[in-house]
Amino acid sequence: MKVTVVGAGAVGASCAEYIAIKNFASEVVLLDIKEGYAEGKAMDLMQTASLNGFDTKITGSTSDYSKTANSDICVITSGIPRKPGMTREELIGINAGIVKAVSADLIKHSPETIIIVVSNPMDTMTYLVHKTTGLPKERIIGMGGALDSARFKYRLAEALEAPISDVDGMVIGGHSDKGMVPLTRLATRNSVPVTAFISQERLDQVKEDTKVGGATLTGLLGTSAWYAPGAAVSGLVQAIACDQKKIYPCSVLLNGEYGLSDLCIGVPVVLGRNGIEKIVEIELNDAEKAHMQESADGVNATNGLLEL
Ligand SMILES: NC(=O)c1ccc[n+]([C@@H]2O[C@H](COP(=O)([O-])OP(=O)(O)OC[C@H]3O[C@@H](n4cnc5c(N)ncnc54)[C@H](O)[C@@H]3O)[C@@H](O)[C@H]2O)c1
Ligand SMILES: O=C(O)C[C@H](O)C(=O)O
Repeated sequence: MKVTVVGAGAVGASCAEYIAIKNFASEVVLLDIKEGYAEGKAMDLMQTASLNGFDTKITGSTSDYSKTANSDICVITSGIPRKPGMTREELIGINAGIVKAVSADLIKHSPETIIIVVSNPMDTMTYLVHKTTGLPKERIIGMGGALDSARFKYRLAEALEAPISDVDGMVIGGHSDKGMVPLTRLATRNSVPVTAFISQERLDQVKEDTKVGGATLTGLLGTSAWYAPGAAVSGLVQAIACDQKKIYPCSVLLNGEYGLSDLCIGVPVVLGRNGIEKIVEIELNDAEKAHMQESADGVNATNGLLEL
C-alpha cells in the first residue's frame, strides 16, 4: 500500500506520522514545493521508526511526481492555512490554483488512485477536484467531518464529564464555521441519548463550540491545527487501505442524496478499498434538514467563486 501526501507542512507531516505509527502502509511519499523540506521531514520521521516501532518507509520529494507513481491513495494538504480572524473560505484565491495543479500532477502518475482532499475551503476544493480531474466520484473524498466529529466528541465528553470512549456523535454538513451540523439529537453516551445527562442549553453550547473548533485553535496557535487533522486523515486512509468498511462523515459529491445535488458536502459514508462504498442516508428532522440546506447554500456560494 503506497500513500502519497502532498504538502509536508503541519498537517501533511502529522498525517504521515500517524499513518506510519499505525503501521499499515508499506510506503508513504511526502511531496512539497519547498526545496528539501519534504526530504527533511521524511528523514526526521524515519528516525522515529525504531523508537515508535513501525516499518513504513517514508521518503520525501521536492516536486518530483515520478516518486509518487502508482500510489493507492493520495492526500492533498498543500496550500495556505488561515490566520486568526480569517474564514476558511478566504483561502480559495490561493488554494484553488494549488489544488487544481497538484491533483492533475498526481493522477498523471497514479491514474487509479483515491484522492483525499484536505486543503481549505475543503468542500469547494473537493468539488474542484471532481470538476477538473474527472475521476469517478467514489475516488474523491474530502476530509472534514471526521475531524469535526472528533471535536464534537471532545466537547461532549467535557460537558458530560465522561470518558471520550463512552461518547458517540457525528457532524455532517459543510466544513465551515457556520456550515457544520453537529447531530446533537443522535449523540449518545454508551447508547443513552446525551439529553438524559445534560440540559438542552448545555448541548447548544457544545454545538456552538464544535462549530468554531478550528477557529478556536487558530486563535490559540496563530495558524490552524494539525494533530487532530492529521489523525483524522490517517483514519480515512486506514479505512480505505485496510478495507475496514468504517462509517465516517466525508465530503462527497451528492446526486440527490439528502435532497442535494452537484456539490460536495459532509455526509456519512462507508469507506473501504474502493473508496466511498456507500452514502448512508440518515432520516433528519425538519430543523436538521433546514440547517443542512443552509450549509449547502454556503458551500454553493463558495463553489460559485471557482473559475471552472
Ligand atoms: N480539511 C480539514 O479538516 C483541514 C484541517 C487542517 C488544515 N486544513 C488545511 O490544510 C492546508 C494545509 O495546512 P497546514 O497547516 O499543513 O499548512 P502549512 O503551511 O504548514 O503546509 C502547507 C504546505 O504546502 C506546501 N505547498 C504549497 N504549495 C504547494 C504545491 N503547489 N505543491 C506542493 N506543496 C505545496 C507548502 O510549501 C507547505 O509546506 C490548509 O489549507 C489548511 O487550511 C484542512
Ligand atoms: O480551521 C482551519 O482553518 C483548519 C481546519 O479546517 C480545522 O478545522 O482545523
